[in-house]
Amino acid sequence: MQIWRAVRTLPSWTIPAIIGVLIILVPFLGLDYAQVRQIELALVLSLVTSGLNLSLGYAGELALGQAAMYAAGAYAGARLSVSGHTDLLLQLVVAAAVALVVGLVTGIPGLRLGSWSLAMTSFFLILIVPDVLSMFPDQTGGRNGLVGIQPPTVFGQALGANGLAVAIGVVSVVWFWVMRNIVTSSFGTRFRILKQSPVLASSMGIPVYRMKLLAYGLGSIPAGLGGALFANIDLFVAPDSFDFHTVTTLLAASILGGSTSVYGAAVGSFIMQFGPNQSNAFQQYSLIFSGAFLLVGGLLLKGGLARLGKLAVRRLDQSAHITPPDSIAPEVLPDPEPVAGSALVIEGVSKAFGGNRALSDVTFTAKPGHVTALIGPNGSGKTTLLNMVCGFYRADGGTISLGGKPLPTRHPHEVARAGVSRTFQTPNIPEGMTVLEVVRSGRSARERVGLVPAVLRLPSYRRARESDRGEAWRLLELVGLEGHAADEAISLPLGMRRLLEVARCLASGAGVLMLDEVASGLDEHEVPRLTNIIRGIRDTGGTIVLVEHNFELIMGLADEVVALAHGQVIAHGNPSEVAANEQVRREYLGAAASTVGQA
Ligand SMILES: Nc1ncnc2c1ncn2[C@@H]1O[C@H](COP(=O)(O)OP(=O)(O)OP(=O)(O)O)[C@@H](O)[C@H]1O
Repeated sequence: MQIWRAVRTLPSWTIPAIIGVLIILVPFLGLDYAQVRQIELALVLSLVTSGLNLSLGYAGELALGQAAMYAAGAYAGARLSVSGHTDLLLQLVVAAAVALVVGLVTGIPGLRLGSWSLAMTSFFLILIVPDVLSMFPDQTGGRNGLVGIQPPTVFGQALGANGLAVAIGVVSVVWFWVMRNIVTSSFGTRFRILKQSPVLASSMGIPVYRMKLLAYGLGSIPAGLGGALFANIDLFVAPDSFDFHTVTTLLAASILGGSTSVYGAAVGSFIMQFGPNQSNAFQQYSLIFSGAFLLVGGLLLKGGLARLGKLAVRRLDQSAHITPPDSIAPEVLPDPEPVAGSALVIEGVSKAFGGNRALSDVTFTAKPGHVTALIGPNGSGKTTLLNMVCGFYRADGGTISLGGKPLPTRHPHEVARAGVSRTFQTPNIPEGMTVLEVVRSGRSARERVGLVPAVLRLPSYRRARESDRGEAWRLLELVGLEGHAADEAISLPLGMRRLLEVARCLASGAGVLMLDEVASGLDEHEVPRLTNIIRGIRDTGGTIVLVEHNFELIMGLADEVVALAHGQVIAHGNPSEVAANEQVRREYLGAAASTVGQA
């Protein structure tokens, strides 16, 4: 255990850095030519697989186009070399750009159409690669492959066999460093939220289409780099290096190593390259073998080998009593920022689903510094109204405005960015995130740091990360979850997950909070805490819309109550007025009316 404790005191990059140095020094480790070539091919496979992990594993896009981008990179590099441009740096830049273009050209329509479209377009892209290549035999060598690739150079100097191996090692190490920095930044968090639920992502201010395209586009870059390097290993490229066998190998490597993992891509790729790819029988029955690997990785080994590794680290940490970094509070917590609410004006809003009129001519205003409760029996239209404010449904008639301006209704993420945040009737918490990460992810709507500062870990990125961490801790303390900061969020009990959603909403800094049945499932200690939090937000000027069935809570907390039935406003006023309303008592309070009336 002492050795483990010593290992854990090292910075987290130490072990990857040591492995990275060994990879760069491969040609000097006394291995023979065949072994070095296998390692080079495994590194190329790792690069392409890591792109798949980014788009499939992290962002959850079922897209297999990596093999086509790999082909695009390989032929771009090979063509440059054949025409006398042997500089490897130039080839890498051009190959990455060409792969990116192929990724964007297929990704834009595929992602725009949504659903299975990207899976289908990328699948057909792979099927047509050999045909496209054979359509231009003069440039690609057709089905026989392209010969005449010259040995690579860098700045006019021949690289030689060792130089190429070092170059492949350097490119792989640099890319894996970039990839690690992407997925551990808020971009990685946003990809994972997107994978969990596009509805959650957009309600947090994350532009779904743009983020999906970013993941797909970024994933094409290592595929292009891998392609250019591959062309320089054997100085030959042919269409059968990019066929369905390659796709299944990539998928198997991704799932076996762990598709939601940075280094899992390399582990899976090395296993595939040094195991099945060595065997002639595998080459012959590749689909069957890769299918078996997919089953092992997907069914028996959920999360792949990377998950086993993470579990082992967690066990060792527990045995050695090592405190998880997420459970250490910052020394200084920021002061609470006032919540700047705006008036949310709903005017004559109607919505029908087919013949079912969910909302008819609904009008009310949720004022800043007020709690406006929305009550009504099941099916009266409360959640539909929330979804319309948040931009998920278009109104058939009427207007919704915030602070005097119409709410942007084209994309739900724009509503979130305009300052509206919500919780869900069933808490929507992504898998695989700690409680602290979930609260921090609430800052997505006010993201200030771009991809380049995040990848390069520039001071602006570090400052934003520290401030997000401080704010997330403050909010965890506010909702009483600071003792669970490092726990897996999804495994918290229902009441705590509801409070966690409230903290995530508050992290967004939104002026309007829409809380959907937030008190249901809370215990007798959590309800008063929630009540105090809501009062606190109201008192600093926040606009709160509370959809609730707990009438006692409404009586104690709401400034105004809007009662809906059959999609229409049947009463509107202060809590006692609405509770005394005859129609409300009949339609909603029912048997409980007499009790409420006496209270
Ligand atoms: N996407 C949809 N497609 C078709 N009908 C829908 C859709 N969403 C809601 N409805 C219908 O609209 C009406 C209002 O539903 P809504 O979920 O808004 O009610 P609610 O007041 O939130 O109910 P609850 O308290 O049970 O959540 C219901 O008749 C429901 O069946």
